[in-house]
Amino acid sequence: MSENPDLTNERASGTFETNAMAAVIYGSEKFAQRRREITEAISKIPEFQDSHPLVFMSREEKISEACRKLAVLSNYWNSLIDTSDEEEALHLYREVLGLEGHPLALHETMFIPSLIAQASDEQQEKWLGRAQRREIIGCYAQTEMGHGTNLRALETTATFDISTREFILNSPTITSLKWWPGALGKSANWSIVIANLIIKEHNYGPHPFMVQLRDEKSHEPLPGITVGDIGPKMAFNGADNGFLGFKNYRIPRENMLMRHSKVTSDGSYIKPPHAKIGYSSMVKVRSRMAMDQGLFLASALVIAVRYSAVRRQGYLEDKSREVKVLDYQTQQHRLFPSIARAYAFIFCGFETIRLYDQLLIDVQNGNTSGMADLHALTSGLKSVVTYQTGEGIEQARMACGGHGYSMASYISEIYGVAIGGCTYEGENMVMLLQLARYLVKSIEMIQNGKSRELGPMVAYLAENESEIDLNLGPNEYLKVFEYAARNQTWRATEKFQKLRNSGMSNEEAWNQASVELTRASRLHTRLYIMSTFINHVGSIVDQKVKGVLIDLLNVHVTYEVMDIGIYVQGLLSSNQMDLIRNQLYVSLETIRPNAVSLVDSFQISDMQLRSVLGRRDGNVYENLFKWAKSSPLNKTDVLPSVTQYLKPMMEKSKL
Ligand SMILES: CCCCCCC/C=C/C(=O)SCCNC(=O)CCNC(=O)[C@H](O)C(C)(C)COP(=O)(O)OP(=O)(O)OC[C@H]1O[C@@H](n2cnc3c(N)ncnc32)[C@H](O)[C@@H]1OP(=O)(O)O
Ligand SMILES: Cc1cc2nc3c(=O)[nH]c(=O)nc-3n(C[C@H](O)[C@H](O)[C@H](O)COP(=O)(O)OP(=O)(O)OC[C@H]3O[C@@H](n4cnc5c(N)ncnc54)[C@H](O)[C@@H]3O)c2cc1C
Repeated sequence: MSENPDLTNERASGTFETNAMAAVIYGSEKFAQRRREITEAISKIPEFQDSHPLVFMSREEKISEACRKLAVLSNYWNSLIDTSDEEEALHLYREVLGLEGHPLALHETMFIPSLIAQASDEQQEKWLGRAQRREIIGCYAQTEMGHGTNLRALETTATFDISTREFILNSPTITSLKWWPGALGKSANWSIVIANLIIKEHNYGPHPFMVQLRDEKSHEPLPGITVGDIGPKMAFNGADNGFLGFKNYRIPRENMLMRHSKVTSDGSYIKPPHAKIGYSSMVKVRSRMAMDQGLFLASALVIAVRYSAVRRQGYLEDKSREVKVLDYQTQQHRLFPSIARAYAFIFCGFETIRLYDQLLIDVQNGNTSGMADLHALTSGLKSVVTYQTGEGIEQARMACGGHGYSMASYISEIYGVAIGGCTYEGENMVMLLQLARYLVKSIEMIQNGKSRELGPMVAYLAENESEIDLNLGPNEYLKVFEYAARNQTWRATEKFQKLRNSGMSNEEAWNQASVELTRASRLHTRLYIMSTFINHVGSIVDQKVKGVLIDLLNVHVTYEVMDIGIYVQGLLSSNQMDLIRNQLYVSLETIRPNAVSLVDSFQISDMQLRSVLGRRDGNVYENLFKWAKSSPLNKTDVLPSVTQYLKPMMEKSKL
C-alpha cells in the first residue's frame, strides 16, 4: 500500500536530510549508518517478527516469545553487529526484543558491567568471557522486600567462615528476600548478589558476590536457594523480575568480587580506595538513562506526531476540508517542546555515557576523584529525565485522542516501561536529594571562601546576578536558568542551615528543607540539560541541520523558561515574560514544517514501534480495523461467557 499523502507532503516540507540529522542524534554518521544497516538486516529475518501482536499475549507467552527470539539471535550475533560495540548491541536488542523486557536485559546492563567494574583480573578471566558468550545468564540482586533505597539497611548476610574459607549466605527475615531483580525469577542461573560482608562478627556493609543460583544443566535452583517470579507489573511484563532467599548457602571466598575490596584467606579485610566504589553498577545504569529515556520519549513522539499529521478533525479557515490536528497550536504546544526534550536528553545521554567510560578507566588506574561529580550529575539527571519523559509520553497519548488510549497506539506500554525509571536505580526524590547534598556542599565552599575550588558545573553558584538583555537568545536564557538555579540553591541551603543553627539535628533540618532542596536539584539539572543542548547545537557543521536545531533549541529554551516562571519573578519583568511567551509561539510555528522530519530522524523502525498509529506509511485506519479484528475476542462471534452467563440471565429476565 502506498504512503498516506498527508505524510508524503509533510516529508516534502522538511528542510533537511533525515539521515544527516540521525548522524547528529546518534553521535556520528558511522553509528547512524550502522543502525540502519542492522535494522535492514533484521527486517529480512522472518523469525525476528512477533509471532502475533505482543499486546494480545499473556505474560507467559511474552516471556516465551522473548526467549524464542533470543535463541534465534544467538545464531546471528556476529554477523549482525560488532559485538564489542555496546551501542550496536543495544540497538539490536531494541529492534528485536522491543521494550517489554527479556531474560538478557539485566545480563547486558548490570551483570556484565558489574563484572567489568568490580571483578579482579582473575575473576574476569573466570566469568567475564562466559557471560559475554552468554554461556551463563546473569542478573543483579540488590533490592530486598524491605529495603531498596537505604542500602545500609539491607539484611542479606555473607558471613566469612575462616575454617572453610567460604562465605555463608543467609536471608534472615521475610523482608530480607531479594525482591525485584530483573531476569532473576525464571531465567538467570547466576547473579551478582549484594550482601553485608561479615567477618568475625564485624559487619563491613554491602559488598558484591558472584553467586550461582541454578544448576547449569537442569536449571533447577541449587539447594539452599529459594527463587521465583514476583508476579505481573504495571508494564515490563516480558521480564521475570524475581525474589531470592538463601539458607546457609556456601560460596567460595573467591566469589566475592575483589577488584577493590578484598578478603584474604585468613579473614583480613582490605578496604576499597573509595567507600562507594561498590555502587558503580548503579552509576553505570544511571549514566545511560538520559539516552534510554530520550529514546522512550522519542518513540511516543514518533507515534503522536505522525498520527497528528494524518488525523483530521475540525476546521481552521478553510471549511472545505478538515484540518490536520498537528496544525492546532495547542497540539504543537503539547508535542514540540517534548521533541526538543527528547533531542536534549539524547545529547546529554551521550555525554554521561562518555563520562562513565572515562571514570571507569580512571578508577581502574586508582583515581576515584571523579566519582562524587558523576554520582551527583547522574542522580539529578535520571530523576529529571524520567519524570519529564513520563509527562511527555502521557501528553503524546492524549494528543492521539481516543486511539491513543487503545493498545493499538502502544503508547501506554511505552509509558509503563519508561516511568519504571522514576523508581529503579534510586527513587527520584531520593536521588534528587543526593544531588542536593553536593549542591549544599558547593554553597558551603563559597561561604568558606573556596569558590575557586568549585567544579565547572557548579561555578555559576558563586556568580552575581546579571541583568538580562531584552533581546533574548539561547545564552541569555541560560543566564535566566542560572539565576533560577542559583537563587533556589542558596535559598534552600540557607533554610537548611538556619534550621540546623536553631538547634535542630542535621537530619531533621535536612528533612524540613528537603522539598526546597529537591527544587534546587531539578533547576540545576535542567540548567545542565539546556547548556548541553546549546553546546551541542553550536558544534554542528551541517548548516541545514544546524538551522533546524536552532529552531528546536528556541522551542526548548522559551518553553523551559516559561515553565519555571515562578523562580524568575525577581529577574524578569512581566513585559519580558510576555516577550518570551510570544517567542515560544513563533518558534512552534517555525518548527511546524519540520515536525514529521524531526521525528522521522530518530529512525525508529515500525518493527520496534509496534504502533498502528505511528506507522511510517501513515495508513492508520485500515490497519486499525485489521488490528482490532485480530483481537482474540473476535475469534468467535459468540463468546462462551455469553452462552454460559448472559444468555441464561436474559432468558431468566424474560420470564
Ligand atoms: C529499559 C528498562 C531496563 C530496566 C532495567 C532496570 C534495572 C534496575 C536495576 C536496579 O534498580 S538495581 C538497584 C538500584 N538501587 C538503587 O539505586 C538504590 C538507591 N540508593 C543508593 O544509591 C544509596 O543507598 C544512596 C541513596 C546513595 C545512599 O547511600 P548511603 O546511605 O550509603 O550513603 P549516604 O550516607 O546517603 O551518602 C554517603 C556519601 O556517599 C556518596 N555517594 C553515594 N553514592 C555514591 C556513588 N554511587 N558514587 C559516589 N559517591 C556516592 C554520597 O554523595 C555521600 O557523599 P557526601 O555527601 O557524604 O560527601
Ligand atoms: C521495573 C523495576 C526494575 C527493577 N530492577 C531491579 C534489579 O534488577 N535489581 C535490583 O536490585 N532492584 C531492582 N529494582 C528495585 C529498585 O531499584 C527499587 O525499587 C528502587 O531503588 C526504590 O527503592 P524502594 O523500592 O525501596 O523504594 P522506597 O525507598 O521504599 O520508596 C518509597 C517512598 O519513600 C521515599 N523515601 C525513601 N527514602 C527516603 C529518603 N531518605 N528521603 C526521602 N524520601 C525517601 C521515596 O521517595 C518514595 O516516595 C527494580 C524496580 C523496578 C520498578
